[in-house]
Amino acid sequence: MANLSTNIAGLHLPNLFFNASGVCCQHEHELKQLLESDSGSLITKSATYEMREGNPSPRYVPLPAIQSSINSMGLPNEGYEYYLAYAKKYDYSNPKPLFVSLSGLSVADNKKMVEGFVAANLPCVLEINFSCPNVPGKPQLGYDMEAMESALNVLAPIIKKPFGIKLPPYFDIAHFDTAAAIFNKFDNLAYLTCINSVGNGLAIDFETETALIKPKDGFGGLGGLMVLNTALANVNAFYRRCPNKKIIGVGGVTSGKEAFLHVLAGASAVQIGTQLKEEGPKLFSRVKKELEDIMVAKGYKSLEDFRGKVKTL
Ligand SMILES: O=C1NC(=O)NC(C(=O)O)N1
Repeated sequence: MANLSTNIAGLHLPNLFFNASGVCCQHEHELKQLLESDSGSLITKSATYEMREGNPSPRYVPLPAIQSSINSMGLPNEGYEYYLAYAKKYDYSNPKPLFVSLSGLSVADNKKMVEGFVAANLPCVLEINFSCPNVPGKPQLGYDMEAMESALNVLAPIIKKPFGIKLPPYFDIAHFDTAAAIFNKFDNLAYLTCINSVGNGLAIDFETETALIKPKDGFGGLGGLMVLNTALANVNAFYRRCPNKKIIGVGGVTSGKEAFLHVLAGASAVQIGTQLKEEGPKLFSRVKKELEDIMVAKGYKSLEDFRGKVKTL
């Protein structure tokens, strides 16, 4: 039998799969669906200090022909106090650890939200989102190395406990090097979640000659199978450069096969976004079985047997 369990930020996950922040996690009833699913954990929708409606619709459109999607949600969420209240009443005897995503519109907002969670002293794990590409006029912090380091200098000492950050995709070896050097300065930065959507793509309908989503002239984050190979590269780049941190892989996972590749690249856990949005939480039972079958066929008993062991030529 294959063992799919894993550990992130000092917490045990019964299996490595959970939702990508943003999908099936804005409201309590959605989080309940995740709790009742075969996921190994769950993460809340990225919270801002105040509640947000987000961008005008259409703001999420699947691209079924390539098992992908484009979105410009614009951080719609219930406001951080909603998720703090949820985290306060969460049953931590549940085998699924709770992750909470925070995406402040400023370092000051992130600081206030982090202070709120630290004051509550809860067992949930904080994931700071440095990479939302869809708030008009707000550049992704993850693409400003100095600002990212400065934000970590403020937040890491306040959080004290192990925490994670959600990163945008990088596309240049020098950027992997610079970013990893920054992350390695923060001992309690326990894990990196790679990748957020590939920012500011443009999907156009051939017949109507019109952009598919309304916000930002149709520019939105790309997700799903089309970003798999960029996601694998980011997982492996930081796996190689940050030996004392775990990597959560996200991007392009539609089946056990892509999950296997993420672990081979170095992922300790795997989040699923687009495919979860399209298939619903029953997806977790399917991908778990698919990965178990792959591991049995290849003779692997646990994720440690092949994590990070991608071969090179
Ligand atoms: O970090 C995010 N990434 C996305 O692709 N979309 C959402 C959003 O727009 O809220 N946020």
